[in-house]
Amino acid sequence: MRKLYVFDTTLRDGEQSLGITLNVKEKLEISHQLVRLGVDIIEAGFPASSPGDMESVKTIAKEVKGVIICGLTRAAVQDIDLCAEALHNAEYPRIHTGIGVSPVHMEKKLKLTPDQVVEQAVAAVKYAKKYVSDVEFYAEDAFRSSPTFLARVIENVISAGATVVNIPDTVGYANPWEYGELINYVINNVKNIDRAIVSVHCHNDLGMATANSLAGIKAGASQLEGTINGIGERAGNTSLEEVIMSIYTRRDGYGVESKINTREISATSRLVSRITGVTVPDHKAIVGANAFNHASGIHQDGVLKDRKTYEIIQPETIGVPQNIISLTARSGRHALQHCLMELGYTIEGAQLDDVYQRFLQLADQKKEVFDQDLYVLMGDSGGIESSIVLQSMSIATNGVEMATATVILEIAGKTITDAACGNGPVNALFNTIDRITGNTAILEDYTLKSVTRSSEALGEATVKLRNNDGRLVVGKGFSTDIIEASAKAYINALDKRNLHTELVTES
Ligand SMILES: CC(=O)SCCNC(=O)CCNC(=O)[C@H](O)C(C)(C)COP(=O)(O)OP(=O)(O)OC[C@H]1O[C@@H](n2cnc3c(N)ncnc32)[C@H](O)[C@@H]1OP(=O)(O)O
Ligand SMILES: CC(C)C(=O)C(=O)O
Ligand SMILES: [Mg+2]
Repeated sequence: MRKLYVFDTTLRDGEQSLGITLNVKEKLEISHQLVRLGVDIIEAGFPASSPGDMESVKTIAKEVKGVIICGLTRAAVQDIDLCAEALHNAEYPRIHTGIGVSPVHMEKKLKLTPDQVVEQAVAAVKYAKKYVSDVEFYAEDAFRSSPTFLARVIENVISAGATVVNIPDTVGYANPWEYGELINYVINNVKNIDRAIVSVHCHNDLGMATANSLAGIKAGASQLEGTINGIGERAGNTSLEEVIMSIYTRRDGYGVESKINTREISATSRLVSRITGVTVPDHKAIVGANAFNHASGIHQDGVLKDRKTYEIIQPETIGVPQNIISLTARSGRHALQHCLMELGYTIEGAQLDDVYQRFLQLADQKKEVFDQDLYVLMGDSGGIESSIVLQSMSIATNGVEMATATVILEIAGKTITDAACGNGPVNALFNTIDRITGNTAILEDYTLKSVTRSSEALGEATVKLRNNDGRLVVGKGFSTDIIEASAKAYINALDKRNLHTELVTES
């Protein structure tokens, strides 16, 4: 197996996305996660671009160890000087320098002849080598260059000391077979290519960045460049997670292996999305919210019988706890029966048919049918007899930071009164209910929303409690008084939790 080096440029090319500018703290947080993910190289920024980016690269170089820290430059001494300064404290520093090699870049943008470009490329590599031994050269817009000229540039920069040669499809113009052929051409026509690592760097303008990167790797490239969630300028860069999981899933096809810890992929994707503010589409490959969510009956039935029917990746492999069966109007009896069983109901035959018909009527009106709806379907009273009844409650607040709640509950026919404080009315209320019921489940989420309009709007409170066994219980409560809705939701969750405990114990 050939070793595949993973070069993450989320903090440099990814950050070139419109609307993302990351500060030092944010870049550092992402860097630490990239180390957990197991990337080999972190391209931390472009130090010459701004004092802020200079500071970010400096800080990452100083604080993030065990991985190569790289900075980007133009083929220009002033950029290289600043980059070297930024990387001064890196354990393994790399300068990534380069220049445009396609006719349009040379003539129109740089206003240089091909000979001048070769000269400037070589000079930049030699200059960078004075500072660090590890110098990567990028031949910008390589795919739209002539292969013979590209080979000439690459041979010259390797002779000048480049340790890695990056062959970017800067504008995402290549087709996969063409990009593979170009990498193959470079490997077979650059005489000293054995002295450098060949790197693939693709963009997604035609939606082919993943396919092109894989074609380049298949053709012999040993370094993959890309970003988490595929973020980047215009249509973005190659999604690292897509290429990594393609190679993992189709190990037979590529002959390479990386040191990526795939179980960190989901956490890395979520962190990058949260910090950059770029939402991952639900249907995105590997890291989209629906990537392991089965929503139609035939698929759900198949997955319940054997996951392999519709899952080529086990969600756990990328750090997602489990797949999801979502009930919709496209679900069948098997999925409904499964979800009801998860809630503690065992039904089959005619009873299942009956519930299924009522389920379909409901599902046709709703996009998704949730556990709460299933409880109602099963008994119209929430499927559970409430063992805890809210008799009364009163809240006293000083209007600023302290509140006291007094609550009277009836539990199994016994009336219990207690009071507790909290940092607000809802917190005081939940603390009091905990004291009365002895609850130890953790409050994981609490939301409140209005479900009708007007001043008499009905408030809907939702409470999520995490049981000690790790299971999540959702409670809902409705009232025109939002504090009462909150109390009802909390009690509803406790009721369900108790019921669930009994069912689990019985089975
Ligand atoms: C494909 C890529 O992703 S390349 C990386 C893109 N990243 C960035 O652009 C980072 C952010 N950029 C910046 O902060 C600024 O553009 C800077 C600091 C790099 C340069 O700013 P300025 O000096 O004001 O120049 P400006 O950006 O307007 O123009 C770029 C200049 O660099 C030249 N240039 C572009 N690429 C290169 C290169 N690889 N090597 C040498 N010169 C280059 C251009 O020809 C132009 O030169 P000119 O002024 O002689 O016409
Ligand atoms: C600067 C280089 C590596 C680049 O990002 C590109 O050509 O796309
Ligand atoms: Mg790029």
